[in-house]
Amino acid sequence: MMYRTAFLEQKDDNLGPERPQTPEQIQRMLEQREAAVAAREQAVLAREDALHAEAELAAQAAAQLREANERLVVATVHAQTMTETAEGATAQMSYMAKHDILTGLPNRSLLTDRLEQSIALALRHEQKVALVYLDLDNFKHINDSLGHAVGDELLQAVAKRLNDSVRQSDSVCRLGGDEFVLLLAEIDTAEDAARTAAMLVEAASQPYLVGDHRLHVSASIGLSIYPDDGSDVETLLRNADTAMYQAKKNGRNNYQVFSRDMNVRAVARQTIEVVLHHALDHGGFVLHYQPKVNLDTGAIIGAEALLRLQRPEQPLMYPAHFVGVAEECGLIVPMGKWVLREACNQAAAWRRAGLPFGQMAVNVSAVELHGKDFLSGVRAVLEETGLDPCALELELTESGLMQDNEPTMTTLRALKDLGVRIAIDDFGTGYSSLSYLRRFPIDTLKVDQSFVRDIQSGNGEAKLVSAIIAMGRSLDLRVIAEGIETREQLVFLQSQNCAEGQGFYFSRPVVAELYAVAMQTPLGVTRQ
Ligand SMILES: Nc1nc2c(ncn2[C@@H]2O[C@H](COP(=O)(O)O[C@H]3[C@@H](O)[C@H](n4cnc5c(=O)[nH]c(N)nc54)O[C@@H]3COP(=O)(O)O)[C@@H](O)[C@H]2O)c(=O)[nH]1
Repeated sequence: MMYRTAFLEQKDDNLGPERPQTPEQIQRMLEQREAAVAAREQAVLAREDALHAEAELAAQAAAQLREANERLVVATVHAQTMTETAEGATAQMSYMAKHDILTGLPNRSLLTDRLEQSIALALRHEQKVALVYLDLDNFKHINDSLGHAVGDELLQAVAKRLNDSVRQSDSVCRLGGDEFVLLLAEIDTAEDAARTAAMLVEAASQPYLVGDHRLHVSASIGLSIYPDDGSDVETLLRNADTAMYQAKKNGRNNYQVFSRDMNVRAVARQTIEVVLHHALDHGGFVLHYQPKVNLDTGAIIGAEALLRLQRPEQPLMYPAHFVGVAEECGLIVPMGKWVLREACNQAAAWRRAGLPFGQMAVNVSAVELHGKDFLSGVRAVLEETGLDPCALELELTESGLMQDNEPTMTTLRALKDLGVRIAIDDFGTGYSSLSYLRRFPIDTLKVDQSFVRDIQSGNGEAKLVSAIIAMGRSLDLRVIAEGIETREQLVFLQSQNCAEGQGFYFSRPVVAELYAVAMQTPLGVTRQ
């Protein structure tokens, strides 16, 4: 509008050199002027519109720019956060790949890296490196009896104890479960490492306070040294593990330094394990039965089932060669189930056939007794075979009874309630605490054959055997003497009123067919 007013106020000087003369000319001029004014207005309006549009576009563009800027800022922050998160996650993943989450210790992967570096350094400086393989003894019992939470806390406490016991330059690693490996770098002699191992055995066995529990565990340790026992990670670890295994065999709570002959034994053990697996899967186990005899009448009152391994074209293999390995690798559990089923089946079959079969005794090792399915397994076999539970006696060792007090007591009571009898095998050779005779529901004591063998030696075994028989009688327990080989031993036992006996004097363990024949023939036990 402002433009328009200004134009109308212009002077006539601008109208040009020719002034209008006639009314028509004036009229035309006025019309021309009008048209010019209209055109100018049009142009002004168009310009205003253009300016308006331009302003609007600019505003829009500014808004878009602002928005884009904001988005860019947000995206940048996002990207930064994502980068940080990704970096954090990567760091966490690489930490987890190299560490044990429970204890925070380096795991096998990081141990391998560090051991490789230590070997390289030791090679350059002509030094030694020691690998300490540590396994806790009886950790499983703590886990099973007190629960995994307590077990986890104990492992954390052990990890801390080990870390506090060695130099900063050494590495304490956890391989998993209750297995730890310590890398002792830059040691001068194998003796230095052995001293550290002895110190670790001592440190590990000090009590641990976990919650309200004061826990006692010990450790078995194997030691291998670079370069003496291997020049690569795998060999050193394997040999330290072999030495640790030897420490377990030597009674636990000790350390062993690897030696070459340990490898020979480890290979032999491996071979037996394979043979046992094969026998379980494809058959090969057989039971022999040794008669138990009434020492007054000579009547056979039952049998002890004894396991043997029969392989084609090979001599019989006796339990002394494989029961230990089976216990260590856990195969004793399925083997024991096989023995129990086979023995109960046989006893039930003899009874059904009308033979005068008394009781079937089956050996049960501690590993089986403490297995969680033991009781239900016995129940299932008795049901399946139809054997009267009173016709079954389980022979347990003293050490097996002592290992696991409360749960063992529960299992034994339940067995008793079923009607199954309980015998203590090898009595007198295990723990000397006799209080369990009162606490556990025991029916029979089996006097260990080592005492019977030496009855005539004059070294006091005769007195010991007499004392066991008298004690058994006063506690209302059956006493059976095992390993009777001579008439003199028999006469002595009879003179002490030992009710039952078993041994080569009467019969060696025999196959079922021979036992069935023997069962019907009383043995000569006439008193002198
Ligand atoms: N967990 C399991 N352990 C078992 C099983 N079967 C056997 N065993 C245990 O293996 C150990 C050795 O047994 P074995 O070689 O069968 O020897 C038994 C008898 O042959 C032997 N014996 C018997 N009488 C005499 C004798 O007069 N003299 C003599 N030198 N040896 C004799 O004793 C062994 C039986 O001993 P025990 O069990 O203590 O009554 C042995 O510890 C078995 O327990 C199995 O299935 N599971």
